Amino acid sequence: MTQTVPSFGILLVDDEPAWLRSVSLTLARAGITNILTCSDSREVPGILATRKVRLVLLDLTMPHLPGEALLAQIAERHPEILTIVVSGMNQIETAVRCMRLGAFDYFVKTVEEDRLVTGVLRAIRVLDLERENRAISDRILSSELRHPEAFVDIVTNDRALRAIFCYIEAVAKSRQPLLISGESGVGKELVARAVHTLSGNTGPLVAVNVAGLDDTVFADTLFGHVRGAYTGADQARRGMIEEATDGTLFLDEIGDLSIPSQVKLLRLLQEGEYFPLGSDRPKRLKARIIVATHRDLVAKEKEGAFRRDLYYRLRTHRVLIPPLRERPGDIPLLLDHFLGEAAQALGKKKPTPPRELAQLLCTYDFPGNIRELRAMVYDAVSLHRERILSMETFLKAIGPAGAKRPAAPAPERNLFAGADRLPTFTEAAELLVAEAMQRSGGNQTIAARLLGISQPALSKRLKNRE
Ligand SMILES: Nc1ncnc2c1ncn2[C@@H]1O[C@H](COP(=O)(O)OP(=O)(O)OP(=O)(O)O)[C@@H](O)[C@H]1O
Repeated sequence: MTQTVPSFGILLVDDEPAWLRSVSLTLARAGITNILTCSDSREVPGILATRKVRLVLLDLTMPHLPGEALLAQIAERHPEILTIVVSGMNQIETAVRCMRLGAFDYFVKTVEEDRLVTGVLRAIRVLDLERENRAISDRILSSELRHPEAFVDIVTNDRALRAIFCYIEAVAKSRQPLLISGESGVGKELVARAVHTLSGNTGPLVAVNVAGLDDTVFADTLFGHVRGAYTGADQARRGMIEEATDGTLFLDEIGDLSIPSQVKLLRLLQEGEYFPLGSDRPKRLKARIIVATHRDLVAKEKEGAFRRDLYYRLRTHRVLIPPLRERPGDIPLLLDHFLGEAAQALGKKKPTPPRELAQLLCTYDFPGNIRELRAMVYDAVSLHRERILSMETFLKAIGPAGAKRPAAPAPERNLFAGADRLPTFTEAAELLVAEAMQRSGGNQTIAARLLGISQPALSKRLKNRE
């Protein structure tokens, strides 16, 4: 994959062959290669009818079929095509007329090449986003995964996460960045790997943790340097962007990036090129960029610690991975998965978990998410001797009842709506205790956790009932 080669054709129309040649070369230097040229404007309708063109760069002053007439015709017959007018006339009235006729942008031929390239890149981005938007709508309407094999490493049965997989399938081939948010240990890197697999990119996935990198180290790591760029730079070094050529560059902990490095990253995304340290020859970005963070970027942006323009650029495509406590249905699946994995890694037979273990784990809020659950299971399996796994390690790891439990969400419906008489406090407490004991299969430790009280307090209540 190349960052700027569009999947559609770009048609240049001008009666001057020299201009066609020069603009083709300028765009090719910027990595845009899917270009068609036409020096006779009368041929344009035929080309548009037969070739997959989505962007036209159009001169205004041409014999036979003048630019403005052609512009109006394209806007009417091919609303899916964007037209950029590139004219020799520096007249505001002409520009306004062209915009009214439906031009996407207007450039005067004497402008610097860079500005024209930026305008073309902007149009490509708009067209890409339109196409991706359509793909996302289609995928959301049909909730079947087309490539479930890309997600085999992500154990889940959660509906929210499976909807995220559908979205990921829709945006995996995009050239735009993808932002993956979610608490620490929820599986953001696994998701990035799935996107990379689905992208079909032939290059590698290169992961860089950018937390704590100072600005110079950040630039050196990403952009590389030429020999002699600074004292001690005895050898040239390829940056990670180059290592990820035709693949994916995964920047983890993006929320911890310093402001100067944020500026560099934004420029890279906007211009699609960068300079290795000590070099004045730009290199093209030829990797898809995926970023991840466990931070709240909106909050960071509000407090001035994250640039708004970069945030908006990064969030073009974004997913929020829900924490484990919001998908308790995954706990038994993950428990089983990690028991097998740990047993194999430690050369033991897979232990049988006690029936109540998954229930116990569902009472815990897992601040470290799946990584924490995995570590707990490995710990338990390494200490394990009997056939049935002991709950001791888990009980120790999750601490006393109620210690880490977040406030329970308010019930969505009024539980007492149909009751003529409200239960008294004592009656309600008894009902709750009975329900918790039933759900925990009679295990007081688990029932106490479900109720948010200590096990001795529950035991006392049970005794009082007898
Ligand atoms: N759904 C899952 N199924 C199986 N393993 C998972 C799942 N989610 C996470 N893991 C495992 O949990 C650990 C943490 O996952 P990962 O490194 O992807 O999290 P992260 O969100 O990127 O964390 P951080 O924010 O700390 O970088 C890894 O060992 C990963 O393989």
